[in-house]
Amino acid sequence: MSSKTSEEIFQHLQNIVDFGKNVMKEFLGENYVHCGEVVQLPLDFVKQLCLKVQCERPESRCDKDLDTLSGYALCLPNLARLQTYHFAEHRPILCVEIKPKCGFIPFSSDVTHEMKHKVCRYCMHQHLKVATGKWKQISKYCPLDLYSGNKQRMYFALKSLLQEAQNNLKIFKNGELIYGCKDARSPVADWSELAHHLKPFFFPSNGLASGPHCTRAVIRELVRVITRVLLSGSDKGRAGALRSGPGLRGPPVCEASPFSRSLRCQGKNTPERSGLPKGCLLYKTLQVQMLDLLDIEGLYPLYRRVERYLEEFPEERKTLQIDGPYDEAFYQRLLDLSTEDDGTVAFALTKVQQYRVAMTAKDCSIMIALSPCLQDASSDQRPIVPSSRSRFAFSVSVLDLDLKPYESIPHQYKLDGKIVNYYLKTVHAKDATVMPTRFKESEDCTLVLHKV
Ligand SMILES: O=P(O)(O)O[C@@H]1[C@@H](OP(=O)(O)O)[C@H](OP(=O)(O)O)[C@H](O)[C@H](OP(=O)(O)O)[C@H]1OP(=O)(O)O
Ligand SMILES: Nc1ncnc2c1ncn2[C@@H]1O[C@H](COP(=O)(O)OP(=O)(O)OP(=O)(O)O)[C@@H](O)[C@H]1O
Repeated sequence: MSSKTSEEIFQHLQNIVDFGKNVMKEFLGENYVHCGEVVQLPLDFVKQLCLKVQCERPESRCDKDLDTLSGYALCLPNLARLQTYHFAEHRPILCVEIKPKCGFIPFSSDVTHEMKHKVCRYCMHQHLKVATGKWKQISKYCPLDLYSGNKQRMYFALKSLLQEAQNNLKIFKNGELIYGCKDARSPVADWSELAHHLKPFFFPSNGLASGPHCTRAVIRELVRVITRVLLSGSDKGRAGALRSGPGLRGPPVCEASPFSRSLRCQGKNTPERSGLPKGCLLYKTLQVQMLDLLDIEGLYPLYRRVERYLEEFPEERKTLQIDGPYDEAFYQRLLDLSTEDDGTVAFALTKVQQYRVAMTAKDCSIMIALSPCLQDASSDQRPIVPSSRSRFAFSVSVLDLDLKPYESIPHQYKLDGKIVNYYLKTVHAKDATVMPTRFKESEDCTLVLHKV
């Protein structure tokens, strides 16, 4: 950033806003996307702010410097608050932030490792992350369970996130982080402390005793409410424009998910294909993720084609809209879902831009803000989600929607190879040689599925 001029930084920030407005709002819907605006700030203020927040930033992020020189910044609403009110809300507020990651298994015929058609990227990547020390232990969370639309699978996914939050789950109370780790060294999940925070929200007026029974009841309520909110929504958006394309392809389950492993060893059939309601944010996010039609293995040669063209005609970078503007024309080209390569730079460019958008949707977060409302209060037509002892006004927003850079594609390609090779070499090889198949199939069979 520091090598850029103020004007370039302004343009970069404006591009982020335009991408939100012209692309993500179109795909995900008006109510979920808050693009913010570029603002100018006094340099003195920025410097002081930078000093103040430095100690709060996770160590792993501190290699990125805050820009204190340009005087430009992106101003976003506080998404840990309800977005349905245009004035400050004084009621207590809970916010659950989920980074769901990629919810489908690649269906592209360009995939060379069979394993990529069976085990999702998140589950494979877990092993590399633990091996490199990013996290201490493998999570039972599998994005395909969350995106399944099946309440039991979603319940399992959310509970797994609560057990091993990593960077996929955070909970805020009145804007303050009360659950979720900052880095690998953060303390282990403490459900009883979490339940203590949540009890007044879910059991406001009764004297539910404390202890493990209370903790379980509170966590169950939280998981139910989040599942309901995730399945709600009739917000329009043009993700429907993508429906005729990738659709629901690829296997509906990931073989590494403890949930599906458990079903398999109980002799149960593979669960049905996505039952996500079409209006909900998860469904729309998944559709955008599926703009990654070719997988990085199919995409990389197309990226190389664009690169070769740019080496020959560097001045064309602007015309190709590699770094913006992300306008209506840019959006329209994303709707071309053909996968038949006619050998042109135009085809390669469309697939590259679609891939960048898909990657953005694979890395965004969902913020769910919940504020208790009185039992008899009218809803003011705001969305309300009931729990067994209370009701919540809620809003759902998406966070981190800046388009992934064109330059990150070679990194994606290398990382993909690393993830798969590590998984094949260690986990899968170990599974195959150490345990006879019958034995392997019966591991983890103790998973108990509760009614939700
Ligand atoms: O590649 P992934 O799947 O590890 O995703 C990266 C994230 O790691 P995660 O797997 O969520 O722990 C990673 O998350 P952390 O910073 O590690 O919390 C970033 O979001 C990264 O995006 P960027 O390069 O900072 O724009 C993400 O990189 P992109 O691949 O989205 O560019
Ligand atoms: N508009 C917002 N409202 C509420 N919380 C936010 C908002 N933006 C970011 N956050 C919180 O800050 C965290 C980090 O945000 P984000 O990933 O966008 O930062 P970043 O710019 O990538 O950070 P860094 O520069 O350290 O890499 C989010 O996970 C979320 O908890």
